[in-house]
Amino acid sequence: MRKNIAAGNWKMNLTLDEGQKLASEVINMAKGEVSNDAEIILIPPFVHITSVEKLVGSAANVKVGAQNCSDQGSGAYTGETSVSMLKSAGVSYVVIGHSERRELFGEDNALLAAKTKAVLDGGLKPIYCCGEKLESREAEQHFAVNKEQIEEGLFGLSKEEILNVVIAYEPVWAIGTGVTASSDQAQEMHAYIRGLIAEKYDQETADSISILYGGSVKPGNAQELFAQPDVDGGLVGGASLKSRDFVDIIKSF
Ligand SMILES: O=C[C@H](O)COP(=O)(O)O
Repeated sequence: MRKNIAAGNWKMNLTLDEGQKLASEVINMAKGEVSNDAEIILIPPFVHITSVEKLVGSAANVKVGAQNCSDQGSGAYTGETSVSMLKSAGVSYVVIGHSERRELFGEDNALLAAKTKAVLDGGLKPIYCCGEKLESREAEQHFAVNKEQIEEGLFGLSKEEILNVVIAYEPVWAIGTGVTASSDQAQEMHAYIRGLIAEKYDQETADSISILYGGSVKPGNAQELFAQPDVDGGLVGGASLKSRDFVDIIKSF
């Protein structure tokens, strides 16, 4: 059955000292306070991964993620980071296709499909992001936009492969804006995405995949969002930079 997941995407924030302090606080607070079986994923910038991984150590329910990777295996790709490098540094998950990568760095569905495949081939798990912009929602194109991102990014995968994918629905209009999708809006889109997977693969496969919501998740709204039947957790940005807030979100399952 699918897992509940609270993933903290630090984006391009925090110095190494600040990142180590945050990771230690989250790990210690989670150890003492979290009684549910949610998987916690810390997703620092690349340069902090090794240090954070050392702090995580053997904490069974805490994993380390990366915010991006190359679709290439190795070679003359200055500035890029391969999946095998991430794996050797102790990374378990890789965020693929965050809207900031799509929008600011021009990553399209074809490249994201290649990155997703590279992550799976390397033995790690992709957290594949989808989500519509405000104008698409206002034009009632939000289902079509998410369908295209899911189909083009993921549907080249086999059933065995897609079972190792986590999906994150992040409406762009809710990211970093303080505006959260209502729990009904989140549930509606998550159920729709799960339905697409059931149609392409089968219901059992669809029911096994964790679908996270992202976009201004906070301690005050996490419980209602996570209570929705198709919302299996959150990909948290801003609130994951504060240990107290992030741990309170983890406790909301
Ligand atoms: O990856 C996380 C999402 O972009 C959400 O960010 P946010 O919680 O700051 O809105």
